[in-house]
Amino acid sequence: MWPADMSVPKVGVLVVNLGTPDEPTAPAIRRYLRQFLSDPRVIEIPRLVWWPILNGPILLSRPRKLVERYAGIWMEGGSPLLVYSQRQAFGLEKTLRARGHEVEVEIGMRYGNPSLESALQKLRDKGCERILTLSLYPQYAASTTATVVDEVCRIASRMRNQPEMRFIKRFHDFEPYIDAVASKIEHAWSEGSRPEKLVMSFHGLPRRCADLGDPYCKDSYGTARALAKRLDLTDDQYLVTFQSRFGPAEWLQPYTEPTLIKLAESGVRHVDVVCPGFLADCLETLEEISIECRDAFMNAGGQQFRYIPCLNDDQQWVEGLTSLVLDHLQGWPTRAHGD
Ligand SMILES: C=CC1=C(C)c2cc3[nH]c(cc4nc(cc5[nH]c(cc1n2)c(C)c5CCC(=O)O)C(CCC(=O)O)=C4C)c(C)c3C=C
Ligand SMILES: [Fe+2]
Ligand SMILES: [Fe+2]
Repeated sequence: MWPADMSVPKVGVLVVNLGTPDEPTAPAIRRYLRQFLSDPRVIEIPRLVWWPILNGPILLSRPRKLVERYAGIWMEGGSPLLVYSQRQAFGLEKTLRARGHEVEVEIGMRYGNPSLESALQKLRDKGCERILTLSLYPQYAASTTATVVDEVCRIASRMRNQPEMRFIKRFHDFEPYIDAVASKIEHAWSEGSRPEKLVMSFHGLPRRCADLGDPYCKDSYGTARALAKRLDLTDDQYLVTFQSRFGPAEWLQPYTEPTLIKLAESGVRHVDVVCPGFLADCLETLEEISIECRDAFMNAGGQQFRYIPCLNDDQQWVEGLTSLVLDHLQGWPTRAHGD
């Protein structure tokens, strides 16, 4: 306990997500991709080999191809990934305060804006002496979670007066997270019929990362099993797949789109697809799954394809996020002095 005459160090929560372009234009997408794909945690091949590939074929052609796809999902407040991440951070701060915890919350993006540096600076300017970093990735991967830890520590390495820092590593089987995703699925089922198969599609990762010990694949299966248990699904009622393969190397299998095509070809008429690893809808869900994979499934003979949205600004999830943060703030008092 803090003696009554001592002020309690102020606590801040840095909520982090991947990042997204500032606008759906080729120059903005190029800027974002350059920063993202220059991260050695994301592309683990020697810089000398990667640099000409990135600055040649990838940055010359990919941004232009993505303009239309981003434009098609753009929201009034910006890219869905940013809009929903902001709403989660705002909801978290509001709920923490409603539960009596004096905590500052800021959102930062690992790539693009608002930058992690600006978000950390805002927390420091508000007087936060203790900072908990929460990356919005339930499953741990070096290319997502670890690179946030690296970057936050790199920023702190330039501070004379550093805050005390904590990081949440993963929450792939945290009950309120599983419950919130399950409720979303049950809500879809309450509005229509149950599918023949529930496809749980996670973002992919190069196979080599898993072979080298990245726990992401195990975490994803852990989430899927917890969801199946919570929804009372038998093994033949659901499937785990991996999407968004990038480059020629082998990624985690089975791949989402080819699996959906095979399902349709083998006579499965109705599937539901949910992406539990994404907490906010984004290009990879609204475009790749909800448009491209839907087309692939229907063209292969499928009859009903339902995409179940991400948690986004779901109130049950905001409450879950608040419990997750409070679990990790233990030992850091947060109540306003005199409460
Ligand atoms: C080798 C490259 C990539 C790895 C490894 C990777 C891992 C990874 N990514 C996410 C979450 C998201 N990725 C998103 C977009 C995206 N991902 C890659 C490449 C890798 N991802 C690229 C090149 C892109 C940009 C789009 C494209 O060019 O295809 C997004 C959406 C961003 C948005 O603006 O909407 C998310 C979210 C995870 C969770 C992950 C590791 C598990
Ligand atoms: Fe705030
Ligand atoms: Fe990705």
